[in-house]
Amino acid sequence: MQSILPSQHGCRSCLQPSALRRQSPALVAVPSGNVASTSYTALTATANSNQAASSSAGSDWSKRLLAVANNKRKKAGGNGTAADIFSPAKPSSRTSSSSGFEDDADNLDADESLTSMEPERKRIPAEMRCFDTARIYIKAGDGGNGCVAFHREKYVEHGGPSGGTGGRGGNVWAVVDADLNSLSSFRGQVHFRAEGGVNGQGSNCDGANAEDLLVPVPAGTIIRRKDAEEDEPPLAELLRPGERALLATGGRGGRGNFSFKTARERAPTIAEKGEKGEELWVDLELKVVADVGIIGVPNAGKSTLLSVITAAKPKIANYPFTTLVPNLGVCEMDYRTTVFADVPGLLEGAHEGLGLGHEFLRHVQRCRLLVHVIDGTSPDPVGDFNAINLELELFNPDLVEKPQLIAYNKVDLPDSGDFWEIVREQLTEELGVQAERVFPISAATGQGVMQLVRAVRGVLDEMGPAQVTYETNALNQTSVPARRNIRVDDFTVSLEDLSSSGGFGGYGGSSSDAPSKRIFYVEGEGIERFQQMTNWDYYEAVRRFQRVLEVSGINGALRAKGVRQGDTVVIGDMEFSWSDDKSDAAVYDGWVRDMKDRGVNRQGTARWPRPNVA
Ligand SMILES: Nc1nc2c(ncn2[C@@H]2O[C@H](COP(=O)(O)OP(=O)(O)OP(=O)(O)O)[C@@H](O)[C@H]2O)c(=O)[nH]1
Ligand SMILES: [Mg+2]
Repeated sequence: MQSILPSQHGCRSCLQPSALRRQSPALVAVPSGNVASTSYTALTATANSNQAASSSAGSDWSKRLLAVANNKRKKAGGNGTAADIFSPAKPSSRTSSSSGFEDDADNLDADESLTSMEPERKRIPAEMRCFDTARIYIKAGDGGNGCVAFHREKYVEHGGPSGGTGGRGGNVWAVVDADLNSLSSFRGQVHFRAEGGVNGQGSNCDGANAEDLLVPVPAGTIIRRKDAEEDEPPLAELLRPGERALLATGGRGGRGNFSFKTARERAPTIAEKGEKGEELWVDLELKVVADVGIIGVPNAGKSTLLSVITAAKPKIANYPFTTLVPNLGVCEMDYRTTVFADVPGLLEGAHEGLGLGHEFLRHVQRCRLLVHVIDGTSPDPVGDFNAINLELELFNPDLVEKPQLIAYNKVDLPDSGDFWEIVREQLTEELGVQAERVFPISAATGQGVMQLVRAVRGVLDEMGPAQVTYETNALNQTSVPARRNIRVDDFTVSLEDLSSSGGFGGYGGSSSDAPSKRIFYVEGEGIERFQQMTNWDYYEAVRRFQRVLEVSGINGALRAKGVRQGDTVVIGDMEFSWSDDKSDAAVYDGWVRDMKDRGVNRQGTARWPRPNVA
């Protein structure tokens, strides 16, 4: 039997070609952003044809709003770049990070996916980007190592093996925290690592399992693997308070030498290392869960309305785009609870990136009802109304299908109140809006607000109890899966021949002193895990590894590929060199050399379990 030995040139982290190979598909993975931009183009075409039909006054109003907003922001000490926020986003080949903080966090491998993120997100203020998307790193705990120990007791000459098994590493869960309503907490913490299991100890003491790590997220969060394929289901979609889903499973503990005791081998000097816990980067996306969405043009009084019907304290100011981040508020009336979401203002042309764009509309996608606030002081309230509905349709036709209540706001001002009758007539007679769905209100004075909220409740009641509907086919794993039986004989072998390109002698010079330029990669989940859990400090573990290579057919496959003395074989994160010498002595010599290279002293005592071979 031939054998492969740990390479003299160093094992472990010195060279990790197989790790690089595994990552290479990730570099070419196309993030879902591309899909979004495809449909975006299609929608733009529709928009242009429809827009001709919509009111032209709307665009004048939009321009006026932009001018006001820019002036206000400049006066407030803006550095002049604030104006950029309100101009349409220009597609750019290189976008900045999607959530404002992940550049630092993931500068190693995030760049590829960032370049293809939707260009329109680039101009969205950082506050808003951090609110509804985040990218975090999660790492489940590693299993504790198994222990090699032998029972020691007075008058018990040859105590049996008593090394305990390591504890299980902690799992990572995402859990809905009802108090959260944004992902902004992930701005401060990007890395989440669960504890590792405790190592096994002598006297048959197994290591303790580690605590699971809970990552709190707001209701409405969808979690995907960073490099997920297009059709891959998300890891989780969490909607209800307290709902949880498993994101990463902790590694199992390595077995101690007590577990390796058999009738034939009664004093095994072998133990496993703990299994590594899963680690991955995940993308979080938040779609706020609320019963009612408050929409309308900027400065219409949406936040003011939210502040009077709920205890929420959104920022209110007399200029457009005061609200950059959706606000949630809970309205308690007649012992009923209704959650309202106030989103930023929409402009005609939002689908082209004007204003804050219309991406934030996804936060009203889950709402069952919309309250459309019209600014009564606008030069063309009905034009605004039409333009906003068109934007809704362009974003998602389902949004226009949602029942709408219309709040004609600011009737306390003559500019608005005087035109109420005219606007009501236009809405009901020309646009066919039901009269009982239009309300003259003044959010500032509270006039008509009660009637509006009662009507909201009435429509919600008519619609029946709220159904929490999942939008995706997320895995939402609620229990830790039983250990999968991964087969070690399920592997692939590939060869990378560098000898021809480097001008090295190659096959002809089969001298074992010359460094090999042929690298064989053995890839397979089972064998890689086995390699990772093998504790190379023990000779018996090395023997066991050799046996597994033989019986799993890996040695055979390597021979079939033409492996030769001195060739490099990479398994998992270790590099070995192939030796045609199959004797135990050769394996042992190789192990001793490896131990010396690593500066590890040989384990065990001279007397028990057996005298060490010199
Ligand atoms: N007189 C009067 N002013 C109002 C009324 N409602 C809102 N306002 C004022 O209108 C201005 C804009 O109000 P906001 O609530 O910030 O408007 P918004 O729709 O949330 O605006 P954005 O967040 O920028 O889209 C503020 O100065 C409010 O005080 C109202 O009923 N009457
Ligand atoms: Mg607002």
